[in-house]
Amino acid sequence: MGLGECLKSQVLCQVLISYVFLASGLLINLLQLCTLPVWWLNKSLARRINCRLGYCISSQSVAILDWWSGTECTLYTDPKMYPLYGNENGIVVLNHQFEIDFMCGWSFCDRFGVLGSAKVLVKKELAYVPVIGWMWYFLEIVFCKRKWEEDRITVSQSLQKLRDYPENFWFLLFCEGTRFTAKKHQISMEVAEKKGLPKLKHHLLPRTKGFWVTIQNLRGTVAAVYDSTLNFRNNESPSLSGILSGKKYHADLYVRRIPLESIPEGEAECAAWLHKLYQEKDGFQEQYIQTGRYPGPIVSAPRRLGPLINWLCWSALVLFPLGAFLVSLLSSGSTLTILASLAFCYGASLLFRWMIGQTEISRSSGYGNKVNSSS
Ligand SMILES: CC/C=C\C/C=C\C/C=C\C/C=C\C/C=C\C/C=C\CCC(=O)SCCNC(=O)CCNC(=O)[C@H](O)C(C)(C)COP(=O)(O)OP(=O)(O)OC[C@H]1O[C@@H](n2cnc3c(N)ncnc32)[C@H](O)[C@@H]1OP(=O)(O)O
Ligand SMILES: CCCCCCCC/C=C\CCCCCCCC(=O)OC[C@@H](O)COP(=O)(O)O
Repeated sequence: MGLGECLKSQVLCQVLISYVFLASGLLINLLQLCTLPVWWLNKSLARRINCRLGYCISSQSVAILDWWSGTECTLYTDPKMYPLYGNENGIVVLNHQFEIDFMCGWSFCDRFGVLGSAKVLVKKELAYVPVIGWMWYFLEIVFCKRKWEEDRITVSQSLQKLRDYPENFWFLLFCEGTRFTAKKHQISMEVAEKKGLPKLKHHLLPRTKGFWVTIQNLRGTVAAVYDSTLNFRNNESPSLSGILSGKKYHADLYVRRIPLESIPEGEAECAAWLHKLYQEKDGFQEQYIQTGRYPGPIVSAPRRLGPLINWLCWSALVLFPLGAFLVSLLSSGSTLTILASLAFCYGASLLFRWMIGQTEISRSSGYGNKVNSSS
């Protein structure tokens, strides 16, 4: 192990990274709250400001992935489509089996200049996660309860609001609705069998309603679906803890651009179209596992300096007062203040551990562990 790797794996480094993320994130959440009056005066301006503030948070996780851990993200796609990425609105359909898939997604958003405005259909539980969940309120992220009776209205309403969004955005959909586990796979294949659908080897059966409602509400606003398949080399299962301790992974993403006009409008036809898409995705996964490659050519989409600069600036901003506080704490010699500060740090580290836990598949929800009642 080299000196750099040894340093990155030290607990102190991870404590400092967590501190920077939490302290700067909460400060940015506060700034987002301060933009509330702007929403009434100039909605478009408020949205643009929030894109920049959101970027300040999400690009920290990109900096950790791209620059701290040095994880490489390779893009396979048609070079003719490349100039369109980031210059139009897109719906991204991504497989959901890795703990850091959202970080790789954000990294690609950054490479195409849409990180601040990136959107996702996300489970409501994540809205309560400090920093990222709170940031999402101001970025008009679409929350769902994964209960169609309630979601059909609220998701449509949230999607309608995006129709006049002032910046290009990508809207991410994990149509599988939950992360892949062997048990969830087995249950969803029982559902596939009952529906007379072909079995998938590497995906859960996609939930079609969210996709249909998204297409229906964003038609005319979004130009294309970006069918995306993510994998990691050497059969690795990357984790956020691995990234924080500086472990380098290699992600491969295959993207196909499908014009929105080619997707059927009716609910049943749209659902059948999505099932067929997932059968194709399953084929790409199989090819990747067998050959280590996707069908498309590799195009260059290098990591950018923006996230690193942003991260260093926020680190300087919040580490300096921490240093000053520690010096005054030690020189005060007050046992009570020192104990109170230690208790506060312990609480903050528990909070960060809990946040990391949200990304761990072993703590995944029970959603998809049984056949949904509407089937
Ligand atoms: C160039 C580069 C390109 C790309 C770069 C890549 C990415 C970058 C893009 C953007 C990044 C942006 C942000 C990323 C940041 C963070 C994101 C992190 C994580 C958040 C992810 C989540 O929270 S995922 C969970 C939430 N999302 C979803 O659930 C979406 C999918 N779900 C749906 O669409 C659902 O339909 C629903 C949620 C709208 C409603 O849920 P409900 O449970 O009520 O579902 P259904 O009504 O659909 O269920 C009933 C139907 O399902 C069948 N059924 C029953 N049991 C099962 C089962 N076990 N498995 C499968 N199917 C089942 C049942 O038969 C019913 O079928 P019908 O035919 O009647 O529909
Ligand atoms: C600079 C430090 C960088 C640290 C950056 C990240 C810290 C982590 C903080 C908060 C995590 C919240 C956002 C992550 C969301 C990812 C979780 C996820 O992928 O959700 C799973 C959801 O699809 C389905 O859930 P289930 O599988 O049904 O359960």
